[in-house]
Amino acid sequence: MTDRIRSWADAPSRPRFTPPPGAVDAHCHVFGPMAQFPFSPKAKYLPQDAGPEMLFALRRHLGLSRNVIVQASCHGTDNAATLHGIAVSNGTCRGVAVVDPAIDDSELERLHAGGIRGVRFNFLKRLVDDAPKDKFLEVAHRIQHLGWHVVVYFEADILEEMRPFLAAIPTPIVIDHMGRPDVTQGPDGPDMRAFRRLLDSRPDIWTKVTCPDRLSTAPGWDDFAGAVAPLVEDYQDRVLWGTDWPHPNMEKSIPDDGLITDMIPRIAPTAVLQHKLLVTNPMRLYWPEELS
Ligand SMILES: O=C(O)c1cc(C(=O)O)oc(=O)c1
Repeated sequence: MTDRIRSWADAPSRPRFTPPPGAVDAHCHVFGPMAQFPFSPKAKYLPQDAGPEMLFALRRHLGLSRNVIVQASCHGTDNAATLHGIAVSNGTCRGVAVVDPAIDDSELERLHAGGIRGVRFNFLKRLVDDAPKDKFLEVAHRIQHLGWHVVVYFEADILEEMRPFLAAIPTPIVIDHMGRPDVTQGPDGPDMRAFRRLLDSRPDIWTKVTCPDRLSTAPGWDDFAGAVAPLVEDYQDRVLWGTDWPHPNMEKSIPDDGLITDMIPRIAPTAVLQHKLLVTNPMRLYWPEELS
């Protein structure tokens, strides 16, 4: 690996959309700082530092209140950077960990005490060397008593082969970035139809309606808005939104976080939908004790 890459904007625009009070960015990451939290020897990219202070500055700029820090693949199964981000957040962050399947119960308890509420299983070959479904299932059983959920990242071309694995997971499931459908096919295209069948297969599969920058090919991300707005309407109690900052691997086409935030009213056009997407839904998964 050569130079450390930078995949986020220096000065994102200020969004026109004003998020409701208490809005949660439910998908973001921290990178390092490397001197304190080195990257994994197996990392597929080596980013510049993007630590919690930068995340909190962005959050203020965008008008958001809380974050869910998802362990990025460049940190492997060492969750120290994610736990640090949560620890310095004064209760405004929770997290999702990536764990070695051999992790012991006391370490899981330690992660829980540190604010972790889920584990992530990553199936993208460009990001991880292997994704052992049998071992992942064992982990899913072992985290069940903690009240955690499982976050799964895969691409649309393997959705069919993922179905038996997903059906066997005993906890709620959150699918990252809708399993990366081809949004150019529109809301009724084959990828969105297949994804809806997955959501219809269990009431406890949630999804993040995230990453217009990764999924869209159209100016203004119009194809993303057109394909995703009906999904938000139809599954409004199990959708989550996030910036995806610092946008791993997007260094060639760095997205503007202000524009990403301005997608919210296009995929969730009413105040009721916006409140569910940004407040109620993420609070149910990550801060359930605060909901009466
Ligand atoms: O598509 C990606 O490159 C990507 C990578 C990571 C990660 O490296 O963890 O996380 C994401 O949510 C998306």
